[in-house]
Amino acid sequence: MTSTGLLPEGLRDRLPPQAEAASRLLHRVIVAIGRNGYARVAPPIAEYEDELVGRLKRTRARDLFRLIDPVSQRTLAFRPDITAQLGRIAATRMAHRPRPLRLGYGGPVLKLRASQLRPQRELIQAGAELIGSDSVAAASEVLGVAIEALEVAGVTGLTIDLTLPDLVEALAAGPLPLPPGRIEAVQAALDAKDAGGLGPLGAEAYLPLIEAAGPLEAALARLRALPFADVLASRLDGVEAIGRAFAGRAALTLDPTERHGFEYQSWLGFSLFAEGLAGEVGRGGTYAIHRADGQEEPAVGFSLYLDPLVDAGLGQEARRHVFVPHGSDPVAAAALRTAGWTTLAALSPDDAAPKGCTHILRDGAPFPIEG
Ligand SMILES: N[C@@H](Cc1c[nH]c[nH+]1)C(=O)O
Repeated sequence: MTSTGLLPEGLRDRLPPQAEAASRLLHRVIVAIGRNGYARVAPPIAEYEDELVGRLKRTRARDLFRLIDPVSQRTLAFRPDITAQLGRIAATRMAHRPRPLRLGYGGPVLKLRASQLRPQRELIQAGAELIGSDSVAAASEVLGVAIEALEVAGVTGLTIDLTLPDLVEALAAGPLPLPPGRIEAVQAALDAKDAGGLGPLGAEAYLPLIEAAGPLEAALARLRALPFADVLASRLDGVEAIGRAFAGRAALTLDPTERHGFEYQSWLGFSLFAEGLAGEVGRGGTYAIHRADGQEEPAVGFSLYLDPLVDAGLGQEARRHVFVPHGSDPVAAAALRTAGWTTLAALSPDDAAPKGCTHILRDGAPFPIEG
């Protein structure tokens, strides 16, 4: 077969300068997360399928990129999300560490399918998980770390979209009963803002939830005025407290029925958007980790998606490239590298400075190249 250099759909090469920007951004974000006390763990790119499926609610094997491991003859899956791996680590190898357990991570993930908004299947994910609590204080801490990490990466103009992922389940189990088989269909109609779809499902009472979406304060006021508001009170109080904590740092909205992408989150979910960046730059929320003894452990965390930042040109630095003519003192060139310069050495006496060099090494020091 002649090789064409083609790559499979949804997979791409990062070339200079984006490849370097990507690793620089990942490094900055992970350092920011670590400085908040989240110790880094580095799980593998693939693991046994059942470990990835069993740990968090509603993860489905058919959504995973799977393969048979010729060595163990078992089904492996590439991780589509590092959060599930941290769930495994927290529930097994770090089960006996004191709580709250704060862990950070970053690396590539592989999705089975690309989305319309994001045609890539391999994405760089970095994030933090706080295991042992899903309180308002824990959620505020985690959201604060996410914002700080994005700011360190150069992101500005943040919007936080808050959502209540398990709201329909809570209402269906209380004041707005639904037949058991209908919950998912109602969730889907609400997620699609399909008001007309609610009637045939016998779920008209859910309509005000679609209408409540909007800027945080207005949405909260509308939700608090609903006849079943008492069931929502603790969730709304939590969201309000979070809103107060971040009012100056980001624009805040609340869409109580937004569910897409929040398959395993519980009372709180959030998506992060930023000016000039395509799609979401991060997402997170509260959830539960299934432990081997059948117990559930509360947790809250976030994942940032760094590709939109790289695509927008963040993480690139001004070039400081010094051409090192043939026969120059290697010690002088090494000293420049130590001082943060990039050196490009001539291979022969005839080599001229390659395009892109900003300086030339002369008498042991960098001189600017004209033009
Ligand atoms: N890993 C989730 C976000 C998340 C992290 N922790 C809890 N939720 C995602 O990428 O959608």
